[in-house]
Amino acid sequence: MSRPPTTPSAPQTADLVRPARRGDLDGLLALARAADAGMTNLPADRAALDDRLAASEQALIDPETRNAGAAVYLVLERQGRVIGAACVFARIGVAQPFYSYRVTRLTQLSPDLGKRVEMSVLTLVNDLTDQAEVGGLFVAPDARKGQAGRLMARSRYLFMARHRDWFGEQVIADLRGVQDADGRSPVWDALGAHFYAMDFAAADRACALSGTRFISDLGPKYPIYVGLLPPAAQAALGKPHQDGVGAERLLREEGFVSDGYVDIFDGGPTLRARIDDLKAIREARRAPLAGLTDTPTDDALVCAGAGAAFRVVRGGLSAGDDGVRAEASLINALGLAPGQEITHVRF
Ligand SMILES: CC(C)(COP(=O)(O)OP(=O)(O)OC[C@H]1O[C@@H](n2cnc3c(N)ncnc32)[C@H](O)[C@@H]1OP(=O)(O)O)[C@@H](O)C(=O)NCCC(=O)NCCSC(=O)CCC(=O)O
Repeated sequence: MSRPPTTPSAPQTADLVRPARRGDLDGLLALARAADAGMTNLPADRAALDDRLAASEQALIDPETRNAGAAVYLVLERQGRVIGAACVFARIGVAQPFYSYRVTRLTQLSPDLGKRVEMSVLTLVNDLTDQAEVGGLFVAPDARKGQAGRLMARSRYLFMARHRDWFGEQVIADLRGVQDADGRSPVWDALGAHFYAMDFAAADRACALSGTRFISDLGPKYPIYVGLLPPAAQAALGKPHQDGVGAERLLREEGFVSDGYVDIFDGGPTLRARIDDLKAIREARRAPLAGLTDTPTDDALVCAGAGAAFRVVRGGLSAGDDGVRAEASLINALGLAPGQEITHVRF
């Protein structure tokens, strides 16, 4: 989607997306505390978050760490404040099994009675093992609805494009499911509560802090007929939390689709895409920086560097025969030098 070019003389410092560092702990903790339960990848627990930041730094330099299921966290920095977060897992389900419910349709016919009955059935599976995952997309409430979410979300795909060999073929995103006004999940109350003997927040914490083993220990051993669940739980299956509607929109815009998997705790939709088919990755181009322009023609996301030095900034670009020309604020924010190779995509 094309958006109006930013003015070359925009006075404020550009928003910058970069990999998180241990020093971002306080900023990320403040974001995590602003989120309700269910943001599994942004635990509001100092020690757990610090462990994730340490693992993220390690994942940037060590293939074993990222292949063992550590996420790389990216943060969005605005004038020194962390206002957004998101993460990318190169592989899920390796160190800890990754469970989903697969939703299948079952049709039964009785020729004797002339009846045909269709039912949906939930089966606990770990079909999505080994795929990449994007998650933990969060923007501070006071910074929402100004494209920060789109900037964060798309920066992750540029990160994947820039480190393409870290990832396999497919990527998933698990959206938070529906909660009522009291923060209760109708799907959890109808299903998980019976199996795991704890409340939703405790199960969510257990996943974030102790891993997923308890799901196979205690989870359902037989398929579950959706028609037997209370109407509120049936209605919530496969629907996102109201705060995640924007996240779902961003995922679908990029090419993610739902194909029959839902989250085992809150029934939120799991969306999937082929990495090479994601819009940002399909349309991303690499080019050398040819120089400066005062009259950019494209509003673009531009990234440079790799690993801990990976950076993304939104700004104005013009394509030329000898490479791309960028506006001054973008060159300054990314610390670019002439001839340096950048990856860019229309915002
Ligand atoms: C989802 C985000 C990050 C979106 O942030 P922003 O509002 O800054 O996004 P944006 O770029 O300004 O907007 C992106 C598009 O979504 C639309 N949009 C934004 N919020 C909306 C809402 N509540 N209802 C309906 N539409 C909404 C905007 O109009 C815009 O579309 P147009 O430009 O076309 O008008 C935020 O709302 C948030 O932090 N929510 C709470 C946390 C959350 O639930 N995160 C998802 C968890 S699930 C997860 O993390 C996995 C998925 C993932 O990681 O991608």
